Amino acid sequence: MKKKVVVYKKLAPSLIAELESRFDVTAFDGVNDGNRAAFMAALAEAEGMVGASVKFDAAMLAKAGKLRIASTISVGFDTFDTAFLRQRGIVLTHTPGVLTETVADTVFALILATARRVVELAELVKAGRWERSIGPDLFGTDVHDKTIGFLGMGRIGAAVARRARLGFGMKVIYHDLHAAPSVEADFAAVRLPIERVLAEADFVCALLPLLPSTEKLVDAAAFARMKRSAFFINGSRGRVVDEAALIEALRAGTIAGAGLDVFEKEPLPAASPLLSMPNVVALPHIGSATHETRAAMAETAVADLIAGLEGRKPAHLVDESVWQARYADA
Ligand SMILES: O=C(O)C(=O)[C@@H](O)[C@H](O)[C@H](O)CO
Repeated sequence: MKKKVVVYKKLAPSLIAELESRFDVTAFDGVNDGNRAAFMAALAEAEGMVGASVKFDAAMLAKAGKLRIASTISVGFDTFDTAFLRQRGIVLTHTPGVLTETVADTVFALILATARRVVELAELVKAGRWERSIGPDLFGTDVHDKTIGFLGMGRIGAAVARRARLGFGMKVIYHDLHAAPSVEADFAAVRLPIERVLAEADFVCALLPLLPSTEKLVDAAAFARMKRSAFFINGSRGRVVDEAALIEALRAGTIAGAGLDVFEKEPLPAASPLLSMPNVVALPHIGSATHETRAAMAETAVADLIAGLEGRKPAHLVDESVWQARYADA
């Protein structure tokens, strides 16, 4: 009897075929009110699932009584109740690495677009309002040779630091619970307490996983430490920021602007004050959204799902101990 697998994100036909050649597959292009009941019915019988952008809390996971492995097509896994998964011995895999350079490109696009007012001025030209050569009221701010500060220095932080240092001659400072010796050696990065990163950076980049310890880490006190000429960039998760405090800091001119790819609530409500601020560049969570990278992410997740269901250790485990506890001697 073939193992049952649920797919909850649109996958390339070749990946579906690869799964169907091994498993009894039920595929959904996403989960919405229209198909939630069918999805939950399939999930109740599934030993494996693969997809993205669906929140799996304990209540939902409790209904997946046969589930052995979940593969998320994302590097972040804050949509899962990982404590519940560990308790039930359900293996979770994610897709680190394959998206690092693409997300780093997105973060740098936000830095350049925000500092040089690219969206605002492109809209001015598009609206036919370019009547004279641009004056100081529409000038931007240099990016090269400035100081970029990181809250979180993981794979994506390192890739942004490389672009900043080697491409733009920027001074790199960072705050992280762990030192990043290679970033320090290769890009002259300096590890500092968070207060100094906030106070000394011209661009503060949040590249943190969403954890209980990082929820609303960037709050009013953090914005108050930043230079009034500094920009806040978020390429990680909206909830690492107190968004109301960010809006107030922008309104009050406590900081100069913000480049955001992620928000407390996604999609960002059209009524958000952030959308009426000219010094805010807001993107629809496109960090990894290129054809090449999303394809690579899906391939990585499917490969890990297949490996796990066939008893081979997946390459991108979120929590190695769950695999060890359940399958190490299999
Ligand atoms: O990988 C992540 O953690 C992301 O945020 C994006 O690359 C995903 O596409 C997104 O999570 C899918 O919902």
